[in-house]
Amino acid sequence: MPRFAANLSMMFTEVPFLDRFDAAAQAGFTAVEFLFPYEHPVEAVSERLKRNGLTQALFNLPPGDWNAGEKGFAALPSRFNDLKASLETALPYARATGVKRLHLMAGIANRGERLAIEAFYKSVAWAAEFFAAHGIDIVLEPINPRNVPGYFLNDFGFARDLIQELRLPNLKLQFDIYHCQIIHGDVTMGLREMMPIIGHIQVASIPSRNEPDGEELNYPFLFEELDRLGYAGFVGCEYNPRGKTTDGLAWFKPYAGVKS
Ligand SMILES: O=C(O)[C@@H](O)C(=O)CO
Ligand SMILES: [Mg+2]
Repeated sequence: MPRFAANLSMMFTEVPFLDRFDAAAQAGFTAVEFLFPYEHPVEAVSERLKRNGLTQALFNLPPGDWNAGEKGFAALPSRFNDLKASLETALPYARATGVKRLHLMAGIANRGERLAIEAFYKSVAWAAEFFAAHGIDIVLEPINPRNVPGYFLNDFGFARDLIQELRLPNLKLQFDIYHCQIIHGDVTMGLREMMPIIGHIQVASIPSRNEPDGEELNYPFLFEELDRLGYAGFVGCEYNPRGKTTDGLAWFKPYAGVKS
């Protein structure tokens, strides 16, 4: 049975960020993920996790100025020093939360440009080697161009090839089923093919990005498929609830309380 992680950047937004840990635990989640913890003191984040007996499944490395439209800078040749600094910023949060995987964002850049590709390979290798020493995986997530126009990493095949080429044991794929369906379709075959390199999975309905309970994909089938494929990682619930978060958890009832 999949182990679900509540995404606290999108779920439980009825309450302030730190209170979402309590809300997720009360709803039966045993793990959480979120985009960025950096506005909050590291001690406060780890205290909420511990108080609620939650596992931190994932968070993202600093993306640069998110409100100004930055989405990371791993593929931006001129931002390598920022990339290196961002790893140091994330490290105390990683240590305090015990997280085992961090998402490195590529940034807005043209995948047709050689310099952007070279910068991405260099940044990915640097980040993976930096965190290998701490027993932490780096995960790369292809993102669909409708949600983030111009995002460098917008193709699952490109991400797979890079991961296989670099052959770094702690470099994995973040397979967001919502993005895969929008970019390529054929989600089940994608999961079967890429399972050996998948380090994290996320879900939402398509096209609304609401609860994973209908619309374009048959999630009960996909959740059983993850079991058939022996997936032992987390499934992040990265969706915008249609209404109150707890009102939309009928799909989650069979999985509530599954231990991390
Ligand atoms: O799918 C997404 O949007 C997220 O997983 C993310 O990390 C970047 O926004
Ligand atoms: Mg995602």
